[in-house]
Amino acid sequence: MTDSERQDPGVDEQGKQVPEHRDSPDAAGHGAGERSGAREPSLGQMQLEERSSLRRVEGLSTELADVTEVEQRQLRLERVVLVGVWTEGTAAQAETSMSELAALAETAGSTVLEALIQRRDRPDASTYIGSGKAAELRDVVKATGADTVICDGELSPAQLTSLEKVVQVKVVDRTALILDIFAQHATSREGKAQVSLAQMEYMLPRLRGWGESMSRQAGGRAGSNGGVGLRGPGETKIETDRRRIRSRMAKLRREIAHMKNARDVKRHRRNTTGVPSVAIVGYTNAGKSSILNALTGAGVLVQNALFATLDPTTRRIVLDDGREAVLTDTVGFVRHLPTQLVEAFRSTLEEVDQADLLMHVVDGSDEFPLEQIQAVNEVIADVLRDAGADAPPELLVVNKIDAADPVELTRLRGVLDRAHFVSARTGEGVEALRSNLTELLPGPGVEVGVLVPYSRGDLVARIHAEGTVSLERHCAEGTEVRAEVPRALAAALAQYSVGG
Ligand SMILES: Nc1nc2c(ncn2[C@@H]2O[C@H](COP(=O)(O)OP(=O)(O)OP(=O)(O)O)[C@@H](O)[C@H]2O)c(=O)[nH]1
Ligand SMILES: [Mg+2]
Repeated sequence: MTDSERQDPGVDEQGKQVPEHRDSPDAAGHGAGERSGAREPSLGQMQLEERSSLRRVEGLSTELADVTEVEQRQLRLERVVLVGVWTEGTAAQAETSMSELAALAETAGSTVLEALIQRRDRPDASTYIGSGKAAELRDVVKATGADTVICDGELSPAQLTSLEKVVQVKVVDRTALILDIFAQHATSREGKAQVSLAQMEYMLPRLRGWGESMSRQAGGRAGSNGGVGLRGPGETKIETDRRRIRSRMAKLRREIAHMKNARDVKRHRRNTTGVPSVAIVGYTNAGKSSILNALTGAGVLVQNALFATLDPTTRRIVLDDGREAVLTDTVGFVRHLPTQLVEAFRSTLEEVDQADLLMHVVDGSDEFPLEQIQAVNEVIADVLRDAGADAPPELLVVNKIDAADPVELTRLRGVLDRAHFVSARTGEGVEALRSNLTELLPGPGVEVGVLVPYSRGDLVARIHAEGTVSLERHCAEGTEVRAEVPRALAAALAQYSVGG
């Protein structure tokens, strides 16, 4: 890429976006009770087609409208060579990380030609891989005709530039790749806004020509930086661009905050109706959407690709005892999820701390299911810590038992003795899972009117914590309370009932 982009900014922001944009399907509509209807050409199928048609438009997704005028790293991932630095863990783990990178690259629509791993104590400070390996990489790139190198990690802006100088093609890192996938797949307005924000955050320090143009502009006095006096007329193009990006980011943040408010209101409404909620979480491609479909008959997009689901989808389920609950499918997790995205998708993950139950889905046929569980738990712990919330109870579900190695499965059953073992594909274990859900979810509230003696302040505290209080009065004998409480608490309160 050259200086050619340095034209006037102000290109129509949305002009380069995907032609159609449709909000993600909303809750309800697809009711429970039609459990078998999942196979029809459905919403999922449509999403799938839309997505593949989208993918044919090469490189469209990351052309951030706002920064196209700057020299930036536009991703046109077509024919790629992967390269990783293996610093710790076993060879098998290093390979898993690389095949995950390959899957990510393919999900982004590129063809993987070759993959190289280098064993080092730590990545090279200047070119990520060592200089010898970089030369080898250049030869591989030449021989295969690759147009992009993807590194399995997050590289500093300087590392990207130095390595690019050696290999002579575009170099991107895992973070940029994941951002690209998210940009291709997000469909809701909020999702799109969050991805744009994350991309800009990533892009900002990586705008090229920054150092050079600084020194050019300041006539060698770059270090002194001029301060107030030099701003304005003497300002370089790149500075203007950065400022534009920053203000665009601020605007996006405000918009996102707005959308979040709207969503909070919606969720609050749902919470107060007392319909219990389940958040399905888990590693990407574990089969979360498939389990949602198996349980509810919803036609949510299922795809053997990473990050098929990027917008939380909520579906109703009728439990065995006739009650309703809502299940929310969430964005999958992946090792080394870019920090910009954890930040950006916090709102998506907020479903997690609001849920009455977490259904944590694990791919039982994966080579390292326990590592997957751990990676997911770390992200969840992060989110909960930030929200200052307690973790909802968790139900672990090991999926794909039809495809798992029997020996490995036996071992897993031993380690994860409380987990449910199911196959969304064959349906095995799904009914048992459904009845377990019925047991685990809090029942409907019961109206109680009680007079609790002062010696049982603990009960009053529980009423406040678990129920909805409509009246509270202190009298001589104790606290009189009218409230709606869970069934179990109602039982404990029965002896203090004052009727009516
Ligand atoms: N063999 C087998 N494959 C399954 C099973 N459940 C899901 N799959 C496959 O696993 C792949 C991923 O399934 P999804 O339901 O899209 O997984 P997900 O967790 O929602 O994935 P993301 O939304 O991409 O994070 C698809 O190819 C499914 O067909 C199962 O029980 N057995
Ligand atoms: Mg999914």
